[in-house]
Amino acid sequence: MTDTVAEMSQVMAEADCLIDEQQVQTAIQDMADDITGRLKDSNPLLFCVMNGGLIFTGQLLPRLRFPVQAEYLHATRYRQETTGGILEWKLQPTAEMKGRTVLIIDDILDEGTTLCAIADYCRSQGAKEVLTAVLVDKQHDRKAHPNLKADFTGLHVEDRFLFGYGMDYKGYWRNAPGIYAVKGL
Ligand SMILES: O=P(O)(O)OC[C@H]1O[C@H](OP(=O)(O)OP(=O)(O)O)[C@H](O)[C@@H]1O
Ligand code: HPA
Repeated sequence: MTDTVAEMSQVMAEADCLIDEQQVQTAIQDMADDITGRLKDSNPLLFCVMNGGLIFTGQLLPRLRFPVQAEYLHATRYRQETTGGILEWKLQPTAEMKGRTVLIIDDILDEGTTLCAIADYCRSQGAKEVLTAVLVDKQHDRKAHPNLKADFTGLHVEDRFLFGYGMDYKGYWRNAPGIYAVKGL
């Protein structure tokens, strides 16, 4: 356990800070303004994608200026790894979404497999419209579909393994107050 803490302290000491806290806060405020403008009259149902979406959702919601119904779901495919595998549903949403506008909120669109699967599920449950919001879009050409984009994106970040603002490295540093890249990854 102590070894792990030492390793994780070293990871932070050697990491590159790509986006600082102030820049992230500005991006979240801009997204909140966009989402409010687009969805304030739609009575959307919001889903936080656990675990990574927790911090972003927690900071976004108080900035939305309309009555919000918020729920959560949990789908995961990276676990303790730096490459994604098969998507595992840990908690499928139970809220009734038939005929609703749904907004899925997550920390990162990397390859996009996770968001596509969640959006497909919501459509299969009768959602009228499924929109997505991500704090970070990682820039590379490995997306699940060419030109895959979220409907609302905060920041475009280079193709490194990231942590902070909900994103973890081996389960740690979701709490890092900025967007960091692991040394060498
Ligand atoms: O676009 P993709 O390549 O599918 O990757 C993005 C997903 O990966 C991370 O979740 P992860 O599987 O690590 O689960 P966790 O949030 O519970 O750690 C992240 O929070 C996104 O949900
Ligand atoms: O770069 C990443 N960091 C943390 N979690 C992730 N899930 C997908 N990509 C990433």
